[in-house]
Amino acid sequence: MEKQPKPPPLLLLSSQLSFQNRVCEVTLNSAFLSWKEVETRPKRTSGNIYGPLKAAGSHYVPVCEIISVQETEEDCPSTDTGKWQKVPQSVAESNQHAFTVSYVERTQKHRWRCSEVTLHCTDRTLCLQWVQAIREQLSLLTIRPKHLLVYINPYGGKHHGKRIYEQKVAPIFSRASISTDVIVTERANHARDHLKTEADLKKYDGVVCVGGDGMFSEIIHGLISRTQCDSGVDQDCSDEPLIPCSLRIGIIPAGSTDCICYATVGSNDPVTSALHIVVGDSQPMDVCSIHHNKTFLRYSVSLLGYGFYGDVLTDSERKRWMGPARYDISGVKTFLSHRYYEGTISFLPADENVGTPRDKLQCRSGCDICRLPSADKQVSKDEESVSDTETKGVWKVIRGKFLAINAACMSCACPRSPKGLSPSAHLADGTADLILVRKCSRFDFLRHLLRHTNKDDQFDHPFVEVYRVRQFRFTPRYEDTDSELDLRETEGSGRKRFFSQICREHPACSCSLAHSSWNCDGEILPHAAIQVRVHCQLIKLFARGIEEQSVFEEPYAFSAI
Ligand SMILES: CCCCCCCCCCCCC/C=C/[C@@H](O)[C@H](COP(=O)(O)O)NC(=O)CCCCCCCCCCCCCCC
Ligand SMILES: Nc1ncnc2c1ncn2[C@@H]1O[C@H](COP(=O)(O)OP(=O)(O)O)[C@@H](O)[C@H]1O
Ligand SMILES: [Ca+2]
Repeated sequence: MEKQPKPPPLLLLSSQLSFQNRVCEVTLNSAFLSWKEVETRPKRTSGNIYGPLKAAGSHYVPVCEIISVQETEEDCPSTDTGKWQKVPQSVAESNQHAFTVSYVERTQKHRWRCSEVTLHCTDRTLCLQWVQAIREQLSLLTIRPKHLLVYINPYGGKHHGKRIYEQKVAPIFSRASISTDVIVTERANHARDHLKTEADLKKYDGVVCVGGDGMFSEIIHGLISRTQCDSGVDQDCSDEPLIPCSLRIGIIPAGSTDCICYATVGSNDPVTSALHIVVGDSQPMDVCSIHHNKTFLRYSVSLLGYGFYGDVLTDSERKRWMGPARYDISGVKTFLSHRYYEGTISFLPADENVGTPRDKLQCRSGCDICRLPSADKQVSKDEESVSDTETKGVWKVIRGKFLAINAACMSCACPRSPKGLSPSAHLADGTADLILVRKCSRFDFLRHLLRHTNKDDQFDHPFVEVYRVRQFRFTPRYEDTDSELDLRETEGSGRKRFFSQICREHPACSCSLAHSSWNCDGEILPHAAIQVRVHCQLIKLFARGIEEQSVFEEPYAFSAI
């Protein structure tokens, strides 16, 4: 369908108001609120007392980035005490009638701030007319949430979740007239279980998660399971398309890695996240489902990692008390142990039109690749096409010894690695990037790891392969047909058991243990043999993807006009 050209914005109100004791021409149309200084007095310049009349800078705020408008209570001297006090607008001096508009301002590194402008009017009627006109425009923004369900993990990251929410986020929600029901979790899986069975979801326009990637994982498990349950979809059936969740999820970062927030917003700043929620942003996201035989295990949206990241996580769980630093300590320890694992990976490559993990086309706000109608997107609309699309692709099989097998549904950018595990992975294209790091020397592995922190290409090593996939399977070499859990308990044959024991006692030795574990968004999976499938755009976040640099470097593209 051809796009119709947008009609020009409709002029709604225009007056001369004062801003910081200067007269401004203030205009509201259906797209922007703008104010521009009107030079009333001639400027004194050396040599010529009547300098040229100059219009100072104009400011434009898109209506969709206005947070709120309020009639302002001016500070006036109190008649009896001589002290300054707040007085209601009705008793203030006639030239003290004012209203304050709060709006989004972009600062460095994709961060947003709440900025304010107070505009003074000559009379109250005009002031109220302005407040009403702006409020009317805001009420047309129906994508904005009005009532939210908030879950806070008080023990995530540095245990600051509750404080972050109360001090930085709640005031923004209340300014934007968003009401909330807040639940501070009392145990792991509290939020998941509440969402799955108890929460009255019809009451809300979205769910907010205050915590890290693990807490977000709880929220999506609750929401996805609830949605499937309500629609009669069996999660154990790995071929069945899943039903997308209708409620959007907001993440207030208060965890250890916060990569889901960082990769969808561009920063791990709670105020920025709160403002993306207020303006009602929407970012669809892919979700991987993970099965072991015919049993559903978990969903993953960020890192699904076997070998290195699995071992880092297993070790770090014992060091939770250290907070986020646990990952660095366990990272060094795991790096030194230099363990590799044998197994077989088979995968279904993605269609070529979604690009490749090495094409340097990063997923950004409004990403063209994520908007393509992919094969997987059609699957969710038309169940019959499932077998069609899946038999069309040819599965590829790779056997070997691996230091790490990582699947990233999105870039996994985070403060430790600002470009992420797979810098060109897309948030919502229905694919994951599968990264295989084969057995190599410690030095080479270190070079590979270091490239996650600089501009060099971490895939440009002979021992690293990367594929864009829609599905994959992994089978560890020593797979027991009945249950590999039993195998783990008994550690297989006597010889293997003997060597495994030695390796555990001498972790610096570079050799193969039977199994590692899968790190699934920071949770350990109970099985090594898994089947994974990417579900395109199964969930939606209150985010818009990372904005292009030019948009956030200048406060707003029009502000310098
Ligand atoms: C030499 C420095 C190398 C730095 C390499 C950094 C690569 C980092 C990629 C991180 C991808 C993160 C993907 C996200 C996973 C999260 O879902 C998940 C859960 O998050 P949550 O706790 O907030 O709930 N987080 C994680 O699993 C944490 C993974 C963190 C891994 C850190 C690894 C550090 C490695 C340091 C090796 C140092 C070798 C030094 C040798 C002298
Ligand atoms: N009240 C609670 N007590 C203990 N654990 C909790 C609680 N609420 C959530 N959790 C669990 O804490 C784990 C880590 O949470 P997360 O917020 O991701 O922090 P971090 O990023 O530090 O790992 C998650 O697995 C989550 O299920
Ligand atoms: Ca993806």
